[in-house]
Amino acid sequence: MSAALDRSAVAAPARRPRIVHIGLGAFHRAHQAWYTAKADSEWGITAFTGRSATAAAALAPQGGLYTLVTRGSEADEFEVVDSILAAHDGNNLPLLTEKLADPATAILTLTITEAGYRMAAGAGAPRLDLADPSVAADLAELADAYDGRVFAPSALGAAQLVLRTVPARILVGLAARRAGDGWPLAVVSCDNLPDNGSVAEASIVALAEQIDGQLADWIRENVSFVDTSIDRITPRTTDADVATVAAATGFADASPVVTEPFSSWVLCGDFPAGRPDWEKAGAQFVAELEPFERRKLWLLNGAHTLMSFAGQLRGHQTVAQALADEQVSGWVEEFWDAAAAHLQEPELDIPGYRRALRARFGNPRIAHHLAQIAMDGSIKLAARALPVYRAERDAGRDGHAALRLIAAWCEQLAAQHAAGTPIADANAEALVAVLDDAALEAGSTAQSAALVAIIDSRLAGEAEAVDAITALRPGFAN
Ligand SMILES: NC(=O)c1ccc[n+]([C@@H]2O[C@H](COP(=O)([O-])OP(=O)(O)OC[C@H]3O[C@@H](n4cnc5c(N)ncnc54)[C@H](O)[C@@H]3O)[C@@H](O)[C@H]2O)c1
Ligand SMILES: O=P(O)(O)OC[C@@H](O)[C@@H](O)[C@H](O)[C@H](O)CO
Repeated sequence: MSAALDRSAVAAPARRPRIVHIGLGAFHRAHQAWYTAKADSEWGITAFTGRSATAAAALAPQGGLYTLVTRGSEADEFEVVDSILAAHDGNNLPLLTEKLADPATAILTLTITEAGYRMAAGAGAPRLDLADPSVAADLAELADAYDGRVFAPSALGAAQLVLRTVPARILVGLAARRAGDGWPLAVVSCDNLPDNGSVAEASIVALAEQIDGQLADWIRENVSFVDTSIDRITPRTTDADVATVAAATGFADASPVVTEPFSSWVLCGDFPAGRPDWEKAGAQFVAELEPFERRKLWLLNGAHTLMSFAGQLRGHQTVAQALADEQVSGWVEEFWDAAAAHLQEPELDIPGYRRALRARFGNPRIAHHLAQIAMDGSIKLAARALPVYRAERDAGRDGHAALRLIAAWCEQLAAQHAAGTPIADANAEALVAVLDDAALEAGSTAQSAALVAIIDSRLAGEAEAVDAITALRPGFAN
């Protein structure tokens, strides 16, 4: 029989809760929590889920401990990670507020997915989508609860303030911090989107502006929003992974995490209240993040996005299977060639990065499911296909390699809809409305334009691009 995981199983260093995390998914536990555990014996994490309470319910009985399985192409390595000190339901707003207001808290990290920031689609500076129904509902709740300094603590105690979005919950915590000791804080977004720190800032400050300009000013002056490029392929844990851990370690871990050996964390920004020595675990602090960010988002995430749609259309389930398909592999290389033409900084070592990516994607022992990666395509394509397309056009080329990502997305949506499979996308309602519209024939230019408009209205108005996308759409059949 397997033993329960408890803190007697680890060295139990004297960690103090100094980091709050929101979005207790697999990636946080393979990445930021692992860096913290490796780098420092004093910093600990109080983790909150992003939406449902499920991850906290699994982790809380284990005191936040879990097994990290590092899955190489030949074998697995197992370690118990001890940096998460407590795991809570993110809907517990009073507790989240208390932790964010606590002077001991120096850092808030986030992995809430791209959709979690509630940004409006389209080019230009990141902008909160004030028309999003959840944002609008939260703003109404916030306005009702605000007493000029904090969001009605008595109502909080009675759980009367129910907020749907993470930025709104953070705002409640920041107001309480300001009203208390007013100590500064670093907010570190670890989601795959360009300028992730600026996006987090734009989202939270825009909410604050709607409530109280002075609160918004306090946030601008006292909260540092750190930009990061984060990288470690971490698929969803399966029942087989749980069984593997029990057999190999003897621990009945209800919530292990499987990840790859490679890991990278590049950060740019200030930590006014201190931070762990994450460099000891390999993190890099740089003055300019953008080249690293573009390399990772375009080459890794762009290729993942392409494979997630094109691979599924060709009957594959995992990244490794898709890459083994010569046709898909050729499209990935073509997209990488287009992107690489705009990644010229020598320190980026694009040939080496591409070689390493091929090996990582091809790891036969990591089953990274294309359906998981394909989620929220309407939000991701704007940051992965569009910049490469625009750069190619500026260089006098047609940009078809980047448009292929969008064509594959249109086709995959149409195929899923025809099969009656629900569309896992934050804009699913708008996408389904287009796919249901009898006036927009399947595969037609008009349908492509209507789908593209959900990603980027400017691109939808460019006839040459929409025609090219429409022409590419039938090309994914096996
Ligand atoms: N898994 C990876 O390989 C990987 C690598 C690099 C970066 N990331 C980033 O981390 C994010 C999370 O990945 P994961 O593997 O942990 O996924 P996961 O499915 O295990 O966890 C997702 C987390 O985000 C929360 N969430 C989802 N949608 C949300 C929303 N609309 N608002 C608030 N919270 C929401 C969930 O509650 C959960 O806590 C990704 O979206 C990506 O931006 C993941
Ligand atoms: O949801 P996404 O597209 O942001 O991410 C899905 C995967 O591409 C992603 O999780 C990668 O595995 C990760 O970015 C590797 O570091």
